[in-house]
Amino acid sequence: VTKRTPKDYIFGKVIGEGSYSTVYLAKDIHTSREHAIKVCEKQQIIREKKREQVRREKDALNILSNSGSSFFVKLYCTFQDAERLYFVMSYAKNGDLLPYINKVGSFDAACTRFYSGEILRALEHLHDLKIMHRDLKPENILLDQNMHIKVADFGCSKIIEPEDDDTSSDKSILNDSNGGRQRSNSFVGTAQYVSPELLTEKSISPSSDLWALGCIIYQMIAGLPPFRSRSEYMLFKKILNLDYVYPDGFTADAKDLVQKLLVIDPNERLGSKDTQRYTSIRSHPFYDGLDFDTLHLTNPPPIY
Ligand SMILES: NC(=O)Nc1ccc2c(c1)=C(Cc1cc(-c3cccc(C(=O)NCCN4CCCCC4)c3)c[nH]1)C(=O)N=2
Repeated sequence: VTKRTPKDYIFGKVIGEGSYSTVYLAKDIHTSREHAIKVCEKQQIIREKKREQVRREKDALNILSNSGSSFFVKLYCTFQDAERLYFVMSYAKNGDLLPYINKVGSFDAACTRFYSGEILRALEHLHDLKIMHRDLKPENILLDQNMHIKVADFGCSKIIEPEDDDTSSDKSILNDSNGGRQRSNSFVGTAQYVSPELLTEKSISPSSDLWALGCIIYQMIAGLPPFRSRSEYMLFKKILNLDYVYPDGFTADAKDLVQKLLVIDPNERLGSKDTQRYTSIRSHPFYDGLDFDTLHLTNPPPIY
């Protein structure tokens, strides 16, 4: 297969921007298919010391693109020219989840169950492949033309190296010298959804994505994330003190589920001891009656 070049695409509007990348809507001139092409400026990557993150993103996307799950953006091909790197990915026609939450203010129970259920399925698949996202938030949950989710942006992801993990697909955190968590020397993620362990010990575990799931479920119901402050210092203090409240509109089941995910100790978070599937989250009363295994085959409930 001949390597693609930018000349194989008609570039359209900007559909996403990052510190070292811009995402364009583009059309493949040979297939007329629409794609999202993430363009990274090489100089910017070097200036922002993001080479490691770009490599991790490509590795994670390559693993996911061949893993058969529909819950992630697919990486079709990559190429480069003198100044830039190009990642050709799936185009999710309906953009990300955040404008939908903002537009309706609060999801009803059916929407919250459906969309948080699809995110949980995506996390089961991701963690079984030993990949942590580490920057899960509504802006990274995209919606395809049928309104099913596609998780995007693996720039902060981390692949747990096989030699680190002596148990197959065990979701409990890794056993090593410092009490069972791998140390990461870089703070990653977005402040409002970052887990306490990433703030303090800089340790990482799949359970950090479960904390972010708890924040997203809260936000689907409340319309805003649980921890908010104009100052990052105050925001981190609120996270570490579990300083959040439930506004009206939270059923007892929803409150109980969020409370069991927003737990300081990653070992004690609902699901952190599960293997293969997050059965202890699937079986929470909040999800009573939801068939997780056919979510991707059913019509999503309308968001209104
Ligand atoms: N950091 C990254 O890797 N980012 C990526 C990667 C892949 C990718 C990606 C980002 C995508 C982002 C994206 C953005 C958009 C988009 C941008 C601007 C407007 C719209 C839009 O209006 N969509 C219609 C849906 N609206 C949304 C708001 C409520 C009313 C209805 C979509 C569509 N897809 C995408 O489709 N594929």
